[in-house]
Formats: sequence, C-alpha cells, structure tokens
Amino acid sequence: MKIVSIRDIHIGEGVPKIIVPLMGKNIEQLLVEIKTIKQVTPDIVEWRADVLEEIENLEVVKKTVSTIREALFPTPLLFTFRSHREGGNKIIEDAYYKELLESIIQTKAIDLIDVELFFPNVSEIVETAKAHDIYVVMSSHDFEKTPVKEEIIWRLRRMQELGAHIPKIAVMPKIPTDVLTLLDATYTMKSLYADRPIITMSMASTGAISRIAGQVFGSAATFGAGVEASAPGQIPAEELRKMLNVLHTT
Ligand SMILES: O=C1C[C@@](O)(C(=O)O)C[C@@H](O)[C@@H]1O
Repeated sequence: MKIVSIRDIHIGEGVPKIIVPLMGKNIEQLLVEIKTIKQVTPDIVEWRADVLEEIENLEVVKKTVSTIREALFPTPLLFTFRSHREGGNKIIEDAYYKELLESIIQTKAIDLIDVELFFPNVSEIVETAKAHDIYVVMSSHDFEKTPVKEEIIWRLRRMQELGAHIPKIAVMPKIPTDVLTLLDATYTMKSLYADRPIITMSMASTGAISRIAGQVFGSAATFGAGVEASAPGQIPAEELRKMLNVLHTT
C-alpha cells in the first residue's frame, strides 16, 4: 500500500485526513477565508479555483495560487478546477482546462492537483504533474445518482491505471441503500484492488455518514466545510474532527 506523504501529513495511514475547501471569489475573500479556516487546522486545503471570478486570466490565477500558498504553508494545498459538467461553477473550454492545470503545476505552488477522469487527454496532465512532483487526485462526480457498485469500482481502478496517486469518487444517493452501495464499493476496492489511498463519499445529508466512516470502509480523506461547503452534505470541519477522533479512539 503506497502512502502519499506531504511533509507531516500521511494520506492512507491512520485517521482519514480532513480536507477543507476554499471558496472565495477573489484574493481578498480568500485571505479572509484562510484566516478563519486556519483555526480548524485542516490537514489539507483545497482551493476550488472554479469559484474565482477571474479564472480566465491565467496571470491572476498564478498570482492567487502563490498568495494562497504563502498564507497556508506548510499545510498541503490541493488545486481543483471543478468542471461545470461535474458540478463546478464555470464553463471553460477543454483546451483552457488543460492549459490552466499545466500552468498551475509548473508554478509548483501546490502539492496536489485534481484531474477529472473523464477529461480528454488526462494522461498528458498526469505526466506533467509527475514531472513536477505534484500528486494527482483523479476524480469523478455523479450529482444525479449513485452508479452500481461495479461501475464505481471500474472508475476507481481506471484512475489507478491512469497513474493517479489518489483515485476519488463522489456520488449522490437517492435512497439510503445507495450509501451502502458506495461504502460496499469502497471496501471492495480497498481490500481487493487498491494499492494506494482512495477517497470516496456519498453526498447530501443521506450520504453524510460516509464522510465519517472512511477508516472503517477505506476512504483515506474526507472533505469538511470551512467557511462555505463545496458540496452538499459536508460536515463543518471542526465537528468532523471530533467525530473522527471518537470513531478512531473507541
Ligand atoms: O471532489 C470533491 C469532493 C466534494 O465534491 C465533496 O462531495 O465533498 C467536494 C469538492 O470540493 C471536491 O473537489
């Protein structure tokens, strides 16, 4: 089992790591948000760059990422541009998605980068990330439903084949047993196929249980809300920490 280590954070070992999203629309908002979320001592911070007003201005994005980096260091930083088709905030051209991700990788101001499984040319972005020692969190989101167990496992295994350091999937439950499907797929993946950490979650309040049960079923990290949630069902990071500690120690 490969552990993903960034300074003193070891993903894939011990209690699931708490990832807190940054949702500011501009640098001023982001800096205020950083001050607040530092109080909950996140293990990792995710910058949801698709929320940034000036996302189409590459120079602004690069400047913003280095400001965030400076304000947060040594906390590991995950850069995410969530595409509109997977629940994100902005529609951009595929060519710009690639250019954006590769430019941010080249700044080396981040530790991890989210790359969507269903994006064309994902292998090229993975190669660029690896060449710059940036970890790839490959992701897939289904905001409409929970795919069947085999499909969830197929996607996670495909991410592994494509060289992701951390495969990740988020799905929406329609009924409580959909949450069981996600947990079952997670456990099977973890026990039979995964040779590296994976992250899984079932969204909305029905799925919230999956956000605290990672250590039991095999999800190595969990997203907890800081100032603003980035997906439905996220538990505030402070509460999440307490819940994980209770489950870990008993
Ligand atoms: O992929 C994910 C998971 C997520 O969608 C969630 O459900 O917590 C939140 C996103 O910010 C993150 O990029």
